Amino acid sequence: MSSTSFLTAGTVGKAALATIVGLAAYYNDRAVFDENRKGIANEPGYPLIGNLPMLIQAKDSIHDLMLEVYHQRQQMTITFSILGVPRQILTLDPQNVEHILKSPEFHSSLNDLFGNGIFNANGEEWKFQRKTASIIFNVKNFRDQFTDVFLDELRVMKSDILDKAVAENQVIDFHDLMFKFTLDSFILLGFGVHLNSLKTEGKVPFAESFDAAQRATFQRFINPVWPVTEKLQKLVNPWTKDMNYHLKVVDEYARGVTEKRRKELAEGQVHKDLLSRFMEASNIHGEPLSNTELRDIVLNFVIAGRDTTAQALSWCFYLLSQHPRVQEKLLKEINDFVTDDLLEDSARLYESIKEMKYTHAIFYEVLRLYPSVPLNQKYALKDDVLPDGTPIRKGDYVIWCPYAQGRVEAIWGADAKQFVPERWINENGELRRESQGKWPAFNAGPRVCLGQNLATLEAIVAIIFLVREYKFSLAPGQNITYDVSLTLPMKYGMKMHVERR
Ligand code: HEM
Repeated sequence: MSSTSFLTAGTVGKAALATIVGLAAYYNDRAVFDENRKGIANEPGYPLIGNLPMLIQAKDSIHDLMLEVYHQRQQMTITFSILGVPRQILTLDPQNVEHILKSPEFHSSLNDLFGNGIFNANGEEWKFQRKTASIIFNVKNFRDQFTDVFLDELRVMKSDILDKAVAENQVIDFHDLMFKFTLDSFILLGFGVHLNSLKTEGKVPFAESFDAAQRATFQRFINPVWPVTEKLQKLVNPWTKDMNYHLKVVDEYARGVTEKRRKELAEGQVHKDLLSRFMEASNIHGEPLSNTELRDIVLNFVIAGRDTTAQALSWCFYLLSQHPRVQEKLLKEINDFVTDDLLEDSARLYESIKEMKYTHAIFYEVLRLYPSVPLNQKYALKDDVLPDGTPIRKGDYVIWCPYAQGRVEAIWGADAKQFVPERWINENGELRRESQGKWPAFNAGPRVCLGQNLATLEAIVAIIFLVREYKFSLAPGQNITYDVSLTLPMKYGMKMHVERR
């Protein structure tokens, strides 16, 4: 290289350095080219990269980070500036959350995740799916069909797993058990077939692939270079079952069930599950739904219901094991309302459940502290102002965090971090209704969870059945904590001892 090119390279290098130093001095607390927003608390970060290190550092406890930021700043609405990411605005203010959930000007950002099912659908397609599915979530089905499905699966859990664990003094993985229970129940409600994962040691192939595909989907969601990472994994270990393999297993299962059902319906058989309901309906173009459309629709319901309900039940039994006072009070309510013969008569059981206020209160309190969807976001389709006066610009991402919100004293009182189901019961002994902005566990507005009543019924039937028969206690030496995901799984599962009452 000649001395002139050395000089040129040196000059360019110095100029670049000077530019970076200049930019770092100007953008000294935020991502480069971001402006500090007026009318909102800006969370200070590092020069040029903003709050990126804070997020990376807290990647395993992101929901607690949201709470910590609130405690440090004492502000319900805060904005983050992160290099390479659109503007993020976190709000824990119930009025803001309600506004975001109910306003059509904010759109879901989860769109790539769930094929062509209800989560992904918008406009007329969404209305069609929501309306068709709503038909099966009626009182008659709840009373006459769903309660029976849950009880049947609980009986399998009792005979095949729990009684054996008691007899052999084995420790069970309660979290895993709840996932099997809700998977079997929702496959039965959705597709009308028995998956029998509760009866199978280890995982049935459908469940293994369904779980692996969900995990890979989440990894793709958080890892922008997933095509490279997945190819590398395949190179390092060519025998790894990849996403394509797992999708094929799930697809073949759903396709097999669908084709069998088409034949049965053609022969005049009557089925009441979600699959048959959608098979009998025409799509928005007036045509019957294809097998792929049916697969996406029904699997979306399984995805929506399985993990969320299994996690809520797991956190519920964790909290009960830590709060004997609550467990005693619960057992008393169960014994007051539920007799052996009631468990054989699901219509009467369903009526009694409606009266069991304390059991409902426990379920709501569990979801306040451990909401199955702990963190969520939407982006603004146009400029807006939140109820607390925060200005929002088109393209901003607004984040709300039910996990953090449930633990804020200014919202729930001095005992916000404690497990106190009594807060859900008013002075007349009735269940207290909180606004959806204050308790957004099931979302709000037009896209409120369609399965709220079903999830509540399944959880309460399971709580009644299990607490009546067994005493569960936490095996010592475990770290019970969450894994960061779209929902709130337990990171290392939950091992429990089980005894008969
Ligand atoms: C404890 C259990 C559950 C919780 C905490 C829960 C929570 C939620 C939340 C927060 C959303 C909004 C997600 C978003 O748009 O970002 C949602 C949507 C939805 N949930 Fe649930 N869910 C539960 C159980 C169920 C069950 C059992 C079903 C049905 C089998 C179900 C069906 C749905 C459907 C279909 C949607 C999409 C609604 C739409 O976009 O119109 N969920 N749920």
